[in-house]
Amino acid sequence: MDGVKDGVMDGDTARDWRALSAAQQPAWPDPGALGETRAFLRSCPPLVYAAECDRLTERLAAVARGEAFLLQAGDCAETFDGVGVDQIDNKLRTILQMAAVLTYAASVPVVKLGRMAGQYAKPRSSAVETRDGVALPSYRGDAVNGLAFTEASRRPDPRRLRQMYHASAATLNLVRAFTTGGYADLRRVHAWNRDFVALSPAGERYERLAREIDSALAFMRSCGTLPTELETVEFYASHEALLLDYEDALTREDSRTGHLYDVSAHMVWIGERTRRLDGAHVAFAAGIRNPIGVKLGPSTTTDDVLALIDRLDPERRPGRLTFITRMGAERITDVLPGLVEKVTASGAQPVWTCDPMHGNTYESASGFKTRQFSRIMEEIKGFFEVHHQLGTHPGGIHVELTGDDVTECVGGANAIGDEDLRTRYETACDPRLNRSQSLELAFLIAEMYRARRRDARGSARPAEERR
Ligand SMILES: O=C[C@H](O)[C@H](O)COP(=O)(O)O
Ligand SMILES: C=C(OP(=O)(O)O)C(=O)O
Repeated sequence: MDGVKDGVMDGDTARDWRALSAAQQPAWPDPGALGETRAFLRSCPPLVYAAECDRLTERLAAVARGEAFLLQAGDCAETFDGVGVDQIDNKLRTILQMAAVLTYAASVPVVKLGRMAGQYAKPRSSAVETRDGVALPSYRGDAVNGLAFTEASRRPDPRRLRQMYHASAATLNLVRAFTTGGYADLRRVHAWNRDFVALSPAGERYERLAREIDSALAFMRSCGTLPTELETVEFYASHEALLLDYEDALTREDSRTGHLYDVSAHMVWIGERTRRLDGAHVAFAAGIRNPIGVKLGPSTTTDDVLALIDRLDPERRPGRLTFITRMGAERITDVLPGLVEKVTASGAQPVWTCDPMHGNTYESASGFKTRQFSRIMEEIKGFFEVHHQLGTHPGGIHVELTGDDVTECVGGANAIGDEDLRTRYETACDPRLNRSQSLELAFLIAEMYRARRRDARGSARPAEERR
């Protein structure tokens, strides 16, 4: 592989993290099978290349400077059964459609980063799930155990890590084919958006924006300057680096530089439940060169954030660190300003992005874990407001979505209600936006940009003109 030596991990950084406590790891029942799986993974070809990870770091540096926007999106928990052309195609299309709207609205390039091709492991609030008096290990993602509520299915099986590798490889292969083979041409993506606007109950509201994008594309075409880049899309893969046995076995030394890269994904992130400074996940991430995300929940302190920066990005490398805040609609405007102010004052310039999903989960009256579309939008608005007030860049959004027509989150233009949840509740873990809710979210963010521009123009006009 270009510049990367295979199978050299289990060196220094591996020793570093193994000495520390690793939260949320499965109780693998068979150490022999785990050892064999790790040996197999160490012999596998990388899923991504070090140079691609570096390119993503550069793109994220542009986001941190306010010159680009990050759209990170995909499943809560990918499943091995979900590795089908239609499901991957639908998800990818949805992300590309959102990106097209956001690019036009934000007037900057959108960095497209899937929660895809590796999002097979989940941290859980409880190690055990109880149903009708029967207690079994919680489902921790297809990489660990099965969703079916039986003893056999819920037993962690390290051989599943091989399947995780193969499912990730198959997904990435398809994504690469779709995004470079002409299928993702911007004109085609915009035509899909046109269909959405025509069919959505809120379509009229989005019609004007869709027409403006039509005109922009027509203008570029008539100038004869429609660049060939519109036919291909740069798309990156990310997942939570939760299962350290897997991530470590897929870490390789880049022979160009001697740096270690986790070649399971371009970017990996550390979750809210595993970001302890003295924990194994932070130590592992500190040892690799990929861009790193860290989830920040509402209990995050300024000291936590400053210490994470020192530990994960001591060189202050532009694009290295992305803070994914997930405060909840109620807390965002209280908690975020202090963190952003102190980080900015320290001279660090991470990417700030908003996960409006994880702080807004609740159980519906009908007994389903759900999220309300309006609360999701509220958190995004709060995030933008905080950054605008502080003069910092609201760098992006991080959302759980599917391209399928599920009913998992309530609200949106199709007014999914509590009683609708049972119709197509298909997630293996947390509730996702469906295709139409995802596109609506992108159009609503576009409206926020438009309103802000209008306000800025208004306040720039001389006072007598505004009167
Ligand atoms: O996606 C995030 C977590 O894995 C998920 O929210 C945990 O869900 P739980 O609280 O039902 O365990
Ligand atoms: C577990 C997740 O989120 P968090 O760590 O923010 O709870 C996730 O994004 O899948």
